[in-house]
Amino acid sequence: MLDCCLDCLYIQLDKLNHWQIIFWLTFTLSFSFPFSVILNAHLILTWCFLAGSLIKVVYSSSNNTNEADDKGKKSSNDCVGIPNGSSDYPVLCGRLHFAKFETSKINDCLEFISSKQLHRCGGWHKEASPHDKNIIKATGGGAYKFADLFKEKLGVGLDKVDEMDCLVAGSNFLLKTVHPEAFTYIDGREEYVQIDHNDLYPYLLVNIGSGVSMIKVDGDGKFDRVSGTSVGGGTFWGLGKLLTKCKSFDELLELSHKGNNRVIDMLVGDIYGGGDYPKIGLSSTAIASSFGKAISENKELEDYGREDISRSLLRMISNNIGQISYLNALRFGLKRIFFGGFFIRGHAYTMDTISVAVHFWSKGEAKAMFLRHEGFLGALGAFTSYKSHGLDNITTHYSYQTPGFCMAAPIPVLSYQTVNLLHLLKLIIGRNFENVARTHCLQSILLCLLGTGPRMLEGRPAQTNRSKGPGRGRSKSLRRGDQTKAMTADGVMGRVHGSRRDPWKDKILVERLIKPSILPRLSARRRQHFGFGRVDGYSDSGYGELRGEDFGKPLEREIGGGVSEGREEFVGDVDKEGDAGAGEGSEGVGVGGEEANGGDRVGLEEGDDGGCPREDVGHPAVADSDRRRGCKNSGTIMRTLRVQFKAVFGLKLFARGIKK
Ligand SMILES: Nc1ncnc2c1ncn2[C@@H]1O[C@H](COP(=O)(O)OP(=O)(O)OP(=O)(O)O)[C@@H](O)[C@H]1O
Ligand SMILES: CC(C)(CO)[C@@H](O)C(=O)NCCC(=O)O
Repeated sequence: MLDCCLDCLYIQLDKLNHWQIIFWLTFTLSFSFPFSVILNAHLILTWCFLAGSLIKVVYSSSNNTNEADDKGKKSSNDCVGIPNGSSDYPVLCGRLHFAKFETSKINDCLEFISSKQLHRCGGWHKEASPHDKNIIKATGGGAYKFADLFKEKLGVGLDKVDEMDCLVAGSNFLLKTVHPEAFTYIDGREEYVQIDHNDLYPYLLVNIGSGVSMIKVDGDGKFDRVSGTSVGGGTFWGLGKLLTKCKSFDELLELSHKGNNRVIDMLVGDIYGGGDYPKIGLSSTAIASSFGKAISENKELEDYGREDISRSLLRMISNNIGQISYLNALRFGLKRIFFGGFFIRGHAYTMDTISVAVHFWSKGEAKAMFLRHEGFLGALGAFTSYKSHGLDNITTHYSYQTPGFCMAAPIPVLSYQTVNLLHLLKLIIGRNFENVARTHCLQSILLCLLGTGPRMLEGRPAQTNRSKGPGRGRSKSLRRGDQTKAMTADGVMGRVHGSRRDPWKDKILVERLIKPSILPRLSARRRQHFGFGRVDGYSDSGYGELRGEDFGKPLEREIGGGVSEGREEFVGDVDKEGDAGAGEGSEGVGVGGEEANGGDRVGLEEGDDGGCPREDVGHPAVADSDRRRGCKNSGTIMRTLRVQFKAVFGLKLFARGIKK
């Protein structure tokens, strides 16, 4: 309930003056501990995805918070109360919550489920058998591995659902019911993709977990796992751990931001005396062999920077997956490739590398598309296995009949939001900002404030730079139009001038197989903020939430509010002035970005980073890849905040104690 209120306030934010905003923030601070709300919520269903590295838990709750006692201890029957066949399906009244745990912390997961009594709500349906009331739907290897443990600790059985079935069902569910769910990542920008339900199939689903599954999806329950590769997320994490001694996946990912892959990767130029190999279309900066430099250099592991190792590894694996995926799409003439799995983590460099690989090998005919709820496909898929309980039509209902729903503020983000709002409040009232800026997740303030950006950011000029969205930071990434970049050192694929590989073969393949079918389906530029929904479950805390508005909210409605062409427009460049368009006369907001209207599109140059932010080439510290873990550059955050405030509220922020 409370969250609903917050959402209402949130939507109205643009109408508030700054005192009202402070009040709102205070209000938020005082009351928004969503977890307690959730604890009180009317818990309905629980699904688990118990797999190799991570355990994903998805559960729903209604907003009827007063119906449950403090500890959420409602009986199974009470958990539902929604008649079968009604359009008021339970989830429609509530939210889906997402949580993830490292498999090694299975006990935390059990504790979590137990503390929320989620295991008591398995059989939500009134007529559910006692057996059903004592089960949790589970999929993945862990459904087998941990079955006894769940029985012993929670007294529930795990009702095993096939992993591939679940991945496909989860993906179909998201693509059909959550808008916006799929997006492309091009030139450092995300663009949502409008999914035409009548033209969804077939598509290739690439789930990058520990290993990678490639599934040709032809319809609901109709699919074929056409390929896979063992070189996946587990490889990155496992090998990276050995090579860098990183203690966590996030640390490894973080390291990659600062690395330079060409320190270790052998480039074409390294082989060809600094020159290109034009006959096969490879520039000198193309990667000839990932990690190849280590062969010839008289160096030990310790002599290489951990950052560089991480970077090369991430690039190698992402590029490889992108390439194999495309080849499989080509194999079956599939026009759409969706990428999911927790390896991606919405990470800019990863997405950029995959995108460029797909783009390069398809000669620009295909685009990689990513799913916002990337890591929860399996868990969500298990959800659909409840259809015998009357959820058969849930997608229909989700799709178009949920006007009252609001985009979820995911649990952790709200938690972060709370924390951040506190900082923001301090900021507004002029306390020391330095600590604020250092705060881990400060960046999510921007996400919070701009999550419903289109509604809040009215009347900003259409012309200006294109944004990467709040908190997405900027990155000078490969330009799609520049075929030449694929294979380039740190550009995934090289700067190739002229033809490359076997042009004849390519032509046949592309024209016969791909062209008729592969096409970017961006019917409109649907630049959207990821807002709350995006960050859920991806944040370090591993929790998230999805509410009804995510389901089937017409894009137009989201886009409305005066943001031209449905995308955020950004002005300025945080790098240049430090004011990021917040200067006099500027009304845009932003965290940077290259010039729109044709602007300076910096191509890949020698020594340039074709991909995402790299400090050694002078990219801003607010990197896309940092966006979910906050950002370390307090100055940039401050500048960004200033811009945001100026644009959104017409306020000028003055912060004391900033160290530049
Ligand atoms: N916090 C994290 N801890 C461990 N791995 C993480 C984390 N965040 C992201 N990852 C990446 O996600 C991968 C696991 O992804 P995901 O959870 O989707 O697959 P999985 O279900 O464990 O694997 P599989 O599908 O092969 O069974 C890891 O191998 C790692 O690369
Ligand atoms: C084995 C699974 C399906 C378990 O999730 C996954 O890790 C995977 O798809 N691995 C790749 C295996 C292969 O196709 O070579």
